[in-house]
Parts: sequence; C-alpha cells; structure tokens
Amino acid sequence: MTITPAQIQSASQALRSVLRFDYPADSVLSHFFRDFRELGARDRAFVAEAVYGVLRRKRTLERLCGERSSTRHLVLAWLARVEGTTLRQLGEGFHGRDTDFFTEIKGRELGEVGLAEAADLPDWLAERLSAFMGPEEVLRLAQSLNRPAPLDLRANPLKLDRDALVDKLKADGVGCAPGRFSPLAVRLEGKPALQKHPLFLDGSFEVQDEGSQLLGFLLQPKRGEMVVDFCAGAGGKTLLLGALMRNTGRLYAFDVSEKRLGKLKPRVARSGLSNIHPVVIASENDPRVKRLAGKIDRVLVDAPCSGLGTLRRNPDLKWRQSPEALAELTTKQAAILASAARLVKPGGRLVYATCSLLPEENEAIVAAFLAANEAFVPVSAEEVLAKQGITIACGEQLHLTPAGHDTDGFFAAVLERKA
Ligand SMILES: C[S@@+](CC[C@H](N)C(=O)[O-])C[C@H]1O[C@@H](n2cnc3c(N)ncnc32)[C@H](O)[C@@H]1O
Repeated sequence: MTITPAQIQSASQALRSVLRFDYPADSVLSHFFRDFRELGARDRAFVAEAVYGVLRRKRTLERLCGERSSTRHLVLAWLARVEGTTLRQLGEGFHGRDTDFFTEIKGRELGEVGLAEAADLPDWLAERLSAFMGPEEVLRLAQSLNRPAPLDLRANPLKLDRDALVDKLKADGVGCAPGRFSPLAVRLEGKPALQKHPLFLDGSFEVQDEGSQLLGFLLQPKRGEMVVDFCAGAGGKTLLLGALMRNTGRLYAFDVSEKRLGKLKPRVARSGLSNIHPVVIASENDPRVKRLAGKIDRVLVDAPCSGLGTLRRNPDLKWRQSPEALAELTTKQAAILASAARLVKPGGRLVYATCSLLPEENEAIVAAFLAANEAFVPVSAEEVLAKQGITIACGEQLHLTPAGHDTDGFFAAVLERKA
C-alpha cells in the first residue's frame, strides 16, 4: 500500500491531540474523524493504525528519534521501524527531509536499553511488574500487550448456538473459527466491520473478548436466580449473564454512570432478553443496594480498574495511568467489594474481577476482603470452569493474559458466603 504525505499529515495531527492525554485515545480519534469528515475510509484506517502503533511503541520510537520527536517524526519512525515500510512504499510528494529521516531511522542503532524501555512501558509500571515477575516474563507480557488484539464475538445462545453462528458467518465470507476456551466464543480472521451484519442486528452475536466471556461462566448464574452485575457499564457481561440465566430470574445491572448504562438499552433490545433491570446507583452505598442485602444468589463485581490488561486495545492507558490514580482505584475497589458482598445470601457466590494485571488491584483486594469477612470462603476458579467443560489450568484464581491465553488480561476470584 502506498502512503501519501496527506496521510502522514493527518496521522501526525491526530497523534498530537492524543498525546496530550487529556482524554482516552479512542474518543480523541472519534472527535478528530468528526472534524475531518473529508477523510476516506483508507485514510481513517491509516490514521488509527498510526496513532495506536505509536502509542504502543512510544518509548522505543522516541529513543530512535532523539531530539527530532515531533509527531510527524514519530509516525515516520513507526512506519520505518515497526511496520517495515520501504522507501518505495512512501508515495510521491515527500520532501527530501522526510525521506532522509526515514532512511536514517531505518538504520539507526537502538543502543543498550533498560527493561522499561525495551518493554515500552513507563518506569513505574515496569517496576511494579518486576516485583512479581522476572525480566524475561515482563518483556514477554509487554510484547504481547503491544500487539493489536484479535476480534472475538460471543454467540447469543437464545438466538443460535456457536457452531451455527460460525457456519453462517463463513457462508457469508467472514473468516472465523470457534474460540479456544469459551463455549460461546468465535474468533474472527482480521477485523471485518460487522455492525451492519444481519446477525448482529438481530442479536445473534455481540462483540466480546473471549477472556471477558469467561468471567460470566465463572459466576455461573442459574435459571430463576436473583443476580447482580454490580459494575455493569455498557453491559458486556450483563448480556452474557442474562443469557446464561436463560432469560429467567432477575438480573440487576448496577452502575454509577447513567451514560454507560444507557448504552446497554439497545443491546438488550437486540438480545431478546427481558430479565435485565438496569439501575443507576449514586454509589456503592446507595439505599437501593442496601434493600437487596442478603437476597442475591450471584454477584459479579467487575471493578473499575487501571485497565492495564486491555493495553492491546487501549495502549494509551499505560501512559495515562499513574501510581497516584492506582492508589485511588484500590481504595474504591475495596469499598465496592465490601458493599457488593452484603448482597450475597448464605450459600450464594460473588466473583471479584478486574482487567488489571497488578496484584494490588487483584489478589491484595481479595486477601484483605477475606481477612475482614470470615463469612466468605474462596472457591477454585479452575474447578468452577472445569465443571462447565472449560479447561484452564489456573488454580484457585483466574489470571488471563494475552501472552498465555491470547485474551485480554483479566483477574477473577470466586468467593462463597458460607451457608
Ligand atoms: C470495568 S468497568 C465495567 C465493564 C462492564 N462490566 C462490561 O463488561 O462492559 C467498571 C464500571 O464500574 C463502574 N463504577 C465505578 N464506580 C462504581 C461504583 N461505586 N459502583 C458501581 N459501579 C461503579 C464504572 O462506571 C464502570 O462502568
């Protein structure tokens, strides 16, 4: 594919806005595309790839560029060093200063680099990971997080089963295969746009990372139960839980964000589910939460977290997060878990989950909770999944990583209130 000077110009302009880190990269990019409607589909794809590509390898590219680290230089360096673009693939119209820089960067030695630089992570994050992993493991993890994520779908079993979905998609020319772990997962080849596909519009599938699907199976809600998805957001997991309940019982979708919960509505309409009850709560201590104390069979706490397990999709997060923000998050996580646990009835279960890779947001939160709540005992995640025919050698708590499972990074622990 030939790259044009105009594409480099657009990518460098978009990157400049993204690198202010005032807002998430995906929302900055959607604003950018709204402001520049004249950009065609290929130009937009190039801009998005370049921006995400630079975010993934920012440290390496900045080091290579040295003092010439303008966004234009970063985009050119990304093409030269990460994408392996050749001088010939740069189309007509480039200035000599661009092509000279491009050629120079191609041959430039990176020199000796420390772990954080080699992993394209901020120092603080490389240090946190190094506290519980060896340097090679940190590097392997970081490299897996620096690759774009594949696209996974989840079949809606109320509409059709997973194998039928695979067959129908293939018949439509969409390359795909059953997922590796989740009985409802379908992994796509490439990233086809499916938002207008009839099977999406009729609710036969949703887009959902396979790791995220496994959290629903870990909660394992049953027909007719009372279930709470405490941090439901736009309902990625709520929809799966509702389907696992076979559209029976009552499933409360709580969240403090009305905007996020609002996005659940059209998804519920497509899915054919009628057992979901979205409730905007003021905080984890909302009186509506208290009214359900001791009445709920299964509670999912998909806690707000650093999101570092999703760096494949949100590479800006590693530059936007900070140790200070993390400290605030862990306080919030502990408070949400403590409140959500009050809902669980004797013999009922709670799943605490995050898409973080850091023990302070994961094991430490669960350990502190168990130490303060003798009524709860841990249940083996491996056994819960094995009983549903899902084989993952994870032991008591589930840890998913892109390096180990080719899913986003997730942590989950199953806790049961003694009968
Ligand atoms: C990891 S996201 C949830 C993602 C969602 N479960 C899904 O699968 O798409 C965490 C959610 O927690 C919500 N949240 C933050 N503080 C909360 C609180 N105190 N109580 C309930 N939800 C909260 C956020 O608004 C956010 O939507």
